Amino acid sequence: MTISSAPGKVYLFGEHAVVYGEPAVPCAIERRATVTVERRSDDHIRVEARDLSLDGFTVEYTGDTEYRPDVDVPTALVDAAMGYVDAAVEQARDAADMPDAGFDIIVESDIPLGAGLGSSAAVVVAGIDAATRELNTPLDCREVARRAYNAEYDVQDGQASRADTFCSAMGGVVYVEGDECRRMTAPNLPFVIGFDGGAGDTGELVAGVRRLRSEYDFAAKTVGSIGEIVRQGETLLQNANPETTPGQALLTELGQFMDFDHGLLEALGVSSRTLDNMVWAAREAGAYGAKLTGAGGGGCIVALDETSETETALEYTAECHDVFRAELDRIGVRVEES
Ligand SMILES: Nc1ncnc2c1ncn2[C@@H]1O[C@H](COP(=O)(O)OP(=O)(O)O)[C@@H](O)[C@H]1O
Ligand SMILES: C[C@@](O)(CCOP(=O)(O)O)CC(=O)O
Ligand SMILES: [Mg+2]
Repeated sequence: MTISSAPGKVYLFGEHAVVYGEPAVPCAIERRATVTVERRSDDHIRVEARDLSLDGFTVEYTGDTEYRPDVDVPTALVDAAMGYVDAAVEQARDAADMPDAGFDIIVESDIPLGAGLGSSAAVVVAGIDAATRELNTPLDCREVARRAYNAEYDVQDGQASRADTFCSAMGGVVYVEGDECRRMTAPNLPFVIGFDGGAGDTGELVAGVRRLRSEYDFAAKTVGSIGEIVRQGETLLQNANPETTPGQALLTELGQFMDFDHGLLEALGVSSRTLDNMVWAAREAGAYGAKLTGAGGGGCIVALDETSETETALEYTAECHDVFRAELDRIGVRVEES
């Protein structure tokens, strides 16, 4: 049996634009998906997704035949749910050149689903790591990241960047621009997350931006401006001392860039009333900056504040269902047990 875990992430800046080759800076956070994989003697895959709904559910299937949920859940939910785990299994089988390997799989996660914190990437990264180890073909982090990207790319019909999967596999703060992916040295930033309890549909939101961008020059320029914010934000981070607590001047400028980025994302149609209300609650509480994170449509915002003011304000914001601090996770994917 092998257990691996991988972190979720927030985008400091650059979501959506990164899909079109602009840069992005995602940061891994200390919220993890944990995947337990045990080799079976047959070619079946049994998946227990404990956090997928209120009580989770279990499915068992062989190869490409239909799913057979043990409990009565809508097939569409099972399909949507299993896409990522399935793709991770395929990548592991391919890496080990064992196309018929069967597994018992348990997925557990404290990353809310579809909320912009990269739960899909964390599940895929941890799944590939655990399954390849179980097949005695351990991969290095970069190879796990590459294969996890392939998996997300397949499930999301070609609408995926390398940002989420690379960040989850490597941990820390990363810079992604097209195929260029690297870790950055960066100080620990005081992230506060507000969660509206909802989710957005990543595929639909990405498709909406794609349409706007191809139809209107000003939308294409908006995507380019997001890239410009990211380039300048990266320079700020590179010049900061990673060993010390970030100073007010750095936080003020980063916050200003986050606010600008949120405005452009809003213009591209991927924010929502609840996300905007949480962003404004954070700003009015004195956060350096606040923006949505991930695909948008609903889910989470990320704010910068080292005091407790933003957390308190969000606790009293009607649209906010949960608020928590997120520490930077510098580790990335790791084996918990093997
Ligand atoms: N705990 C989990 N168990 C099984 N599948 C999960 C789990 N968490 C996430 N997933 C998969 O990831 C999908 C959500 O990914 P996505 O829409 O990209 O949002 P995000 O990555 O922002 O959380 C879920 O529909 C499911 O397929
Ligand atoms: C919108 C996008 O830039 C980020 C999606 O992040 P999440 O799955 O919502 O956490 C898409 C991508 O980069 O693949
Ligand atoms: Mg995702």
